[in-house]
Amino acid sequence: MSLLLNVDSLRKAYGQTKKEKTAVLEDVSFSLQCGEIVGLIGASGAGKSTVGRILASLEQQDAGTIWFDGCDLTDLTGKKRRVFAKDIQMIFQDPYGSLSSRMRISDLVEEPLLIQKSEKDPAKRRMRVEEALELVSLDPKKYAMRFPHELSGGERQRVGVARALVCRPKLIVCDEPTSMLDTSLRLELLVLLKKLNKQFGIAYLFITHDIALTKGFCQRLLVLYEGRIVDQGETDSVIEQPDHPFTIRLIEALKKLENSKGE
Ligand SMILES: Nc1ncnc2c1ncn2[C@@H]1O[C@H](COP(=O)(O)OP(=O)(O)OP(=O)(O)O)[C@@H](O)[C@H]1O
Repeated sequence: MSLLLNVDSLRKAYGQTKKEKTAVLEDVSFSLQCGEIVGLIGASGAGKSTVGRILASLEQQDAGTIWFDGCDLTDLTGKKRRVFAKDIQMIFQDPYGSLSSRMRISDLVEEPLLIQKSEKDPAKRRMRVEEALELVSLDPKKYAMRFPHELSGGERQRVGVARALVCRPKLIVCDEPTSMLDTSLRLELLVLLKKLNKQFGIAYLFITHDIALTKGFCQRLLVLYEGRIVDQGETDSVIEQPDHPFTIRLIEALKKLENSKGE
């Protein structure tokens, strides 16, 4: 495997004034190999989505460097940033809220290509849209002209995946994409993501609270706590032999949550 992403000393604070500013990410460093599936876990509010949004160019870090696929993204702006932004896509937790209700499915899947200006030919764009819909098992003939409210939750989440895929990314940040789906749909989405990982070698940074889910799905886990990655390693060893005191508490809490769900 070769290196795809290296994040070094990432910092981010929110707040308007210096006085109000609260640091969310203090010093986040980690790396990811081509085609690797890495889970990012941490308590609620730890900054997991913030890491994802920065990688997907939806937000800017305050400090730190991001090296991606042979290029230093840290200070890239404008067109150059867009070229790399298409290689890092994001799928979101909420299949209801993340799609505009007034757009048809074909337009929703085409939108990232228009934003990134990566395919100028309308006929080729249409082909890319159809290809992406087929990859997520949504028959374009049946679904392209529908609106999001005419789809089930699982189908809507697959539209989210198609929107990411249409850009042919090398990395997808998955921000709790299964948390609003029921168990069978959750499994269906994971099977789909795994298939795309195998077929195209797409790497995932998989943000989740669901420790059980990471076991069969993520090759490695990163644990975010107080603005830093405090633990990382192969999934089974992080879960079975956690190192950092916070990881021990987090794994215990998440296991308790899992057990209470099953009661
Ligand atoms: N745009 C923003 N302005 C101000 N504060 C923000 C903003 N976005 C996030 N935050 C704050 O930053 C912290 C980290 O948020 P983030 O969404 O990254 O956490 P998270 O680990 O993904 O949480 P969860 O697991 O609950 O989704 C939170 O305290 C949140 O309130």
